[in-house]
Amino acid sequence: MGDAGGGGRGTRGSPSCPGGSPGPPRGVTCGWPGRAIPWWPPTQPRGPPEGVSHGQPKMLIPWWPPTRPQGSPFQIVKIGLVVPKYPPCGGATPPWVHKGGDPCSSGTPNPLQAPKGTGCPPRATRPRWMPSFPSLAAFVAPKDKLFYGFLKPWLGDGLLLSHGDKWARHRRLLTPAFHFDILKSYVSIFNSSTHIMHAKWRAAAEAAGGTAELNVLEHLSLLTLDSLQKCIFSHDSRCQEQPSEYIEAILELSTLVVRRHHRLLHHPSWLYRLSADGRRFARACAVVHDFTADVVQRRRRALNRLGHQAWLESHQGRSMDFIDLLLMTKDEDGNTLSDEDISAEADTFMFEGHDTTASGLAWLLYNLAHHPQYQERCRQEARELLKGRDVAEIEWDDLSRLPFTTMCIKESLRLHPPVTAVSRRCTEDIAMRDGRVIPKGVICLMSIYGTHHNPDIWPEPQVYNPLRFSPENSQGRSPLAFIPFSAGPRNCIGQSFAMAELRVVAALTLARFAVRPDPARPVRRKTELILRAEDGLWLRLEPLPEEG
Ligand code: HEM
Repeated sequence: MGDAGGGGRGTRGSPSCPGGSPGPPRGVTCGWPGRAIPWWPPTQPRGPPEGVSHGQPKMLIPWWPPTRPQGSPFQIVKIGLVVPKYPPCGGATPPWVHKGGDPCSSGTPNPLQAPKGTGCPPRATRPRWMPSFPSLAAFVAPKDKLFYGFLKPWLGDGLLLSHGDKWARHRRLLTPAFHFDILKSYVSIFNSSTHIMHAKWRAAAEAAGGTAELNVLEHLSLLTLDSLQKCIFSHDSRCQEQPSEYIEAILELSTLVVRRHHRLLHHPSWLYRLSADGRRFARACAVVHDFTADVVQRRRRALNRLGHQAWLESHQGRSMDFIDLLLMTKDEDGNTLSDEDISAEADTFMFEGHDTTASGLAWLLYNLAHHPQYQERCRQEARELLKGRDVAEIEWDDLSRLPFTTMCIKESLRLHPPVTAVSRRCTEDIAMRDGRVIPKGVICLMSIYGTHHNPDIWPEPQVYNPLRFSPENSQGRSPLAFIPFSAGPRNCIGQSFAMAELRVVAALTLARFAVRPDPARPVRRKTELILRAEDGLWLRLEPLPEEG
């Protein structure tokens, strides 16, 4: 989730570097080596509502300290939060006290010519960084503990948080579980979870006299949790219709992790454990772990009792879920995953797969609500596909027959990437292709949001224009210009799963509902572990008559 995998999810974009103006600029792009502190500011700065131009957002790095530092830039080091032992740009002066704007571009030695370890490392959103993006060894470097560490008690050593040989081995073992042949069988789950959500929407619309006003992010979050629980555990908790202890625990854990980032006193584990939040976190972790361990152990016992062949036959038409696949997987030496490993991976999929996909879907509906012409084109595409079918279901082979809807999804992931940044701790000096060096020890925040809003790559970046992703307009564009699922070997393993779910839910929803903005509830972006909206993402949903 990415920062999330959550992890390094920064905050709102900023217009510019500090320059000479007083006070903390929003989203400073050049706080290196002060680096991103995700728990600051305690409340999100209130930016303009969505759709209102706010200058050119450059990067999502929250800024520390709150007021301009007069002395050493390493105030934070004194309280033990920042590690870099790294000379600031141009020598003695902290990068943020340079006059005249971006210290990385003016008033300082050209970082391209700076000797190793003394230059100002570039920010990821700068055009000249782009060619270096793929070679950035930081993509395979370990996740830094500040961004991702709070997830550890929940996700353990799953794919998102593990590193080194363990990560490489698990990534190899898990990759086949995301093969198209496996994903095919999940499409019917995406359909059925969407039907359940739509039934709720219809009931809400009827109760409201025709149009429902809903916080779609909440509904979509339950939908994605529902479908993931079915795909991973073959378990139907009916969480979209009734409370589920397990699902509530996951939602609570996500909230608590975000809150811990914001509360400095909750950072040390021993203090957190003593706090009310820490105790709630421990309880919710126990609920999640007990559920996962129970499924894994029951399956393991059945597998041991029956043997592989009989166990497979005992599925009786039920397709393999992720737990089955992970129980069966073996590396080249015949080693399998332990129960603990499988549980960590399953918990990671639940975490990494639900909020991200829900955010992607919610922002897609938001963007289409504001662009009725594109919404109508998607609707025609979906209705054409479903015409004449007894059951209005999207099938696997249909997914490639939704080209315009796919363009709309991609443009939405560009404009509103669910994971806004990822971060890595550089374990060695990293030489960039252009000669600059990111010194060992630096925590490197790579802004997905900033990359997607770079006007040199995306003209008029604030404009929602799905035609950017037409085959002809995509020609020649660097694959690194569009990175909602990150890039390199540690990219999102679940991206095909997510894209399939996004297409099914989008096509069915637009075929059945007209989606409109809710003028009474302006939407403002808010970055937590994923890109959300302050006070929810409210839209108006009107059921459409069934097509004959
Ligand atoms: C729109 C939906 C999604 C988005 C935007 C997204 C985005 C990302 C990003 C940016 C990363 C890199 C995180 C980092 O390096 O810190 C990532 C990693 C990951 N994602 Fe996703 N993701 C999505 C859906 C999913 C789903 C559905 C699953 C699983 C079912 C999943 C599982 C994972 C895992 C396990 C990793 C860690 C991979 C590794 O480090 O090897 N994601 N995702």
